[in-house]
Amino acid sequence: MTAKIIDGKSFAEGLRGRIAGHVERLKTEHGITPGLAVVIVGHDPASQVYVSNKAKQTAEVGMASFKYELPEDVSEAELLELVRRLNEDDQVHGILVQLPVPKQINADKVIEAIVPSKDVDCFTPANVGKLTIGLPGPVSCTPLGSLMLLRDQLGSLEGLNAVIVGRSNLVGKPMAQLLLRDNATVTVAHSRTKNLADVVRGADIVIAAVGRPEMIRGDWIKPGATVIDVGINRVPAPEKGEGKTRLVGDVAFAEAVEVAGAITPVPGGVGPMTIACLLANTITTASLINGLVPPSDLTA
Ligand SMILES: NC(=O)C1=CN([C@@H]2O[C@H](COP(=O)(O)OP(=O)(O)OC[C@H]3O[C@@H](n4cnc5c(N)ncnc54)[C@H](OP(=O)(O)O)[C@@H]3O)[C@@H](O)[C@H]2O)C=CC1
Ligand SMILES: Nc1nc(=O)c2c([nH]1)NC[C@@H]1CN(c3ccc(C(=O)N[C@@H](CCC(=O)O)C(=O)O)cc3)C=[N+]21
Ligand SMILES: [Mg+2]
Repeated sequence: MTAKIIDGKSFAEGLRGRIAGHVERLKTEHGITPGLAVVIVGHDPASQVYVSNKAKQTAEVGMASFKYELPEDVSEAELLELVRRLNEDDQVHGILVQLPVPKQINADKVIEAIVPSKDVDCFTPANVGKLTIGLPGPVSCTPLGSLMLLRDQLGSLEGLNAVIVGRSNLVGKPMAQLLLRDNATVTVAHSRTKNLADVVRGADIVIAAVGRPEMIRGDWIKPGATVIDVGINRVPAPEKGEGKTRLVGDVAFAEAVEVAGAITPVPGGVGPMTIACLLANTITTASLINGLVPPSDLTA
């Protein structure tokens, strides 16, 4: 049996269609045009492509898109000043500062400077707290996108064993909170976990968020399990020509696809969902800022 391949790209397209409907309603019924500001520091080519995609998709769903490109050597004070201006700007409902930032800038300080009501990444302590206790607010984009794919694939997650490999603030920890809320039994593994392969073998749901190309092998996967591969790793692809690269996940896809029940590919799995959920969060924050109840189909 080969696994069903979960088409995150097409699911994200459908989600963006629903988002466009909510944008239209906010405009016509409430006179609000949701706006997303994306800030990028430096000229890392991968980040540039990724930020351009976000700007394009933001405009496509009818939202206002603001893009700020700061030079690699910008001072921390200048970046903090821009964040403060965006905090005050009524046309902006979401602020995203693309990470990582150059060495002279303290990322924690930048995150702290973002007003929680516009924190569409769900990075600020206030929003992490809300997520944890289940209050309305933005939800970490990659975990939210992963959860939407899981619910679509499995229906209820109740009682299922979920193993998350990775405990970052960005992915692993918020993913654990969301899965708990859906009544899964959650294990969070990391670099000090003993017998990782055996831990993963007990999982009905595997979330791979390690940042190590193809580390999770096919024989770690329980037959029929659902595998969500968050990893995005660029590796050399000499077969495509000298100096060429390709993207792979944290799961050895060719092996796992023979064992799993369903699996997300890289690219075309979680990545497109992350961007769509950023737009979903901008609808959520635009609604809350204006005293409206956020649409329930765009959150956890
Ligand atoms: N698809 C998408 O939209 C997104 C993809 N990503 C990708 O997801 C991956 C993870 O990102 P992120 O969470 O930020 O990564 P981090 O580097 O912040 O965290 C990696 C986690 O993996 C754990 N880890 C590292 N090595 C091992 C190992 N050998 N065995 C077990 N656990 C290990 C670390 O453990 P410890 O805590 O002990 O150090 C850590 O908790 C990356 O490939 C990233 O590019 C990220 C964001 C969005
Ligand atoms: N403040 C902040 N918030 C983030 O959410 C954030 C960030 N900084 N910094 C970088 C990481 C990484 N990340 C990705 C999102 C989508 C794709 C994506 O769309 N990937 C495509 C492939 C893209 C390609 O071909 O390069 C896919 O998987 O199909 C990738 C990576 C968000 N991040
Ligand atoms: Mg990280």
